[in-house]
This record gives sequence, C-alpha cells and structure tokens, in this order.
Amino acid sequence: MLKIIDVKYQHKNAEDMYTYTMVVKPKEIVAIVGQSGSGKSTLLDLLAGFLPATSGSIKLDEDELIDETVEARPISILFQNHNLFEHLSVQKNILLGISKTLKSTHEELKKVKTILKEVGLEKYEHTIVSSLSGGQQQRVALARVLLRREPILLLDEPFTGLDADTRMQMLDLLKKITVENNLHTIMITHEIEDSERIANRVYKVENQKLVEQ
Ligand SMILES: Nc1ncnc2c1ncn2[C@@H]1O[C@H](COP(=O)(O)OP(=O)(O)OP(=O)(O)O)[C@@H](O)[C@H]1O
Repeated sequence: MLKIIDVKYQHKNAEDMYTYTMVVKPKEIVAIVGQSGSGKSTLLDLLAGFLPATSGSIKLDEDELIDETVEARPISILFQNHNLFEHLSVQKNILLGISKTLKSTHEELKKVKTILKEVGLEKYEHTIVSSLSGGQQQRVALARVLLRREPILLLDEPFTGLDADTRMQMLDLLKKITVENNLHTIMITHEIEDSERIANRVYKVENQKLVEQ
C-alpha cells in the first residue's frame, strides 16, 4: 500500500503551502483532477522526487521514500509528451528504458518481446516509431515504462490528444496492467470519462489539498 501522509511543499516565491494526503492500494487507479494551476503536477513531482517535500511521509509498504533520490524511488512516470526517439525502432526505444548503449542481452530482448505482447504491439517490434499512429506510440511509451516493473506508476494526462476510441483502449490497457502487476497507479486527468471508466477513487486538488470526490 502507498501512503502519502501530510506531504508539504511551498513553491519558491509563492505563498501557498500544498499539503497532500492519500492512500493507494495495490491494483488501484486513483485519478487526480483539479483546475489548471491547482497543484496536480506538484503532487507527482513530490512523489517522483523532482521537488523536495518540506515534511511528511511517502511510504510504500514499510519503505519510507521521502528522502530517497529520484533514481532510488520505485516509480515509473508516463507523460503526455512521451519522449520517444522517433527515428528509432519500437524495440530500440524500449531497450533505451534499460540500457543507454542499445547493446542488449538475449534476456533483455526476450523481455521486450513479452512487453510488446502485453501492450498489443508484437507485430511492430522493428517498425520505426515515426510511422506509428499516436495511440501506438503511446503504447510504446507505456511498454518502456513497464519494462522496469516499478510498483508505483504516475501518469500526467497520458492519453490527451488521442481519438476517443483509442483513448478508451489505452485506459482499459492501463487498468489491466495495473491489476495484473499489482501497481499503485496515480493518473492526472482533465477528462471525467477517463476517471469514471477506470479509477477506483478520484481526488480533487482544491485549496492546496486533496479532497476525495
Ligand atoms: N517552479 C515553480 N515556482 C513557483 N511556482 C510554481 C512553480 N511550479 C508551479 N508553481 C505554481 O504552483 C501551482 C501549482 O502548479 P501545478 O503545476 O502543480 O498545477 P497543475 O494543477 O498541474 O496545473 P495544470 O493543470 O495547468 O498542469 C501553480 O499556481 C503554479 O503557478
């Protein structure tokens, strides 16, 4: 279980102090909603370790993460802008999630095949990313994130810009992956249908706090 308790942060030169408290169980998807500028990304940045919390606790089971470095936290992140290398193949993009040199072992190549199957891209292993559709590219980004099998998955408006059918497919895939891998998934979204479709709970950032909806 992921327990976020009284995690506090104040942006430099700003007056507001943000305080975040919530719990995410394994296999759960929690949606984060709220107006633009309300503090949704600040929450993900604190969880990932991009911003240093001034106090509070982020505990995954018995492990305290609040003082861990970005690299040491058991967290994967998927952004809307998925940072793929468009001129490289699907396989190479995914391998970059584990190795910077692209020299891969037989084991790693096998892992890539398994993950591509999981996200429904097994036929595209050697396809150049720029020739894939937006939805397929998001699947590649999801596969890369999944390669490390971190127990906490953070998504910042991951499927915005995809057509409605593709977005629904991606949401269902995210749900399946979260349940099958016992992930603790936190997703920022502007779309009420997204949270209604897959979220176990919805929190709104309001007055610098999380309010369960
Ligand atoms: N580096 C910073 N320095 C000062 N203030 C910041 C900084 N980053 C964010 N803020 C402020 O903190 C508040 C929360 O920002 P945050 O990015 O978390 O909002 P958000 O809910 O993710 O917004 P959006 O939906 O527009 O992405 C905003 O008022 C923003 O201006």
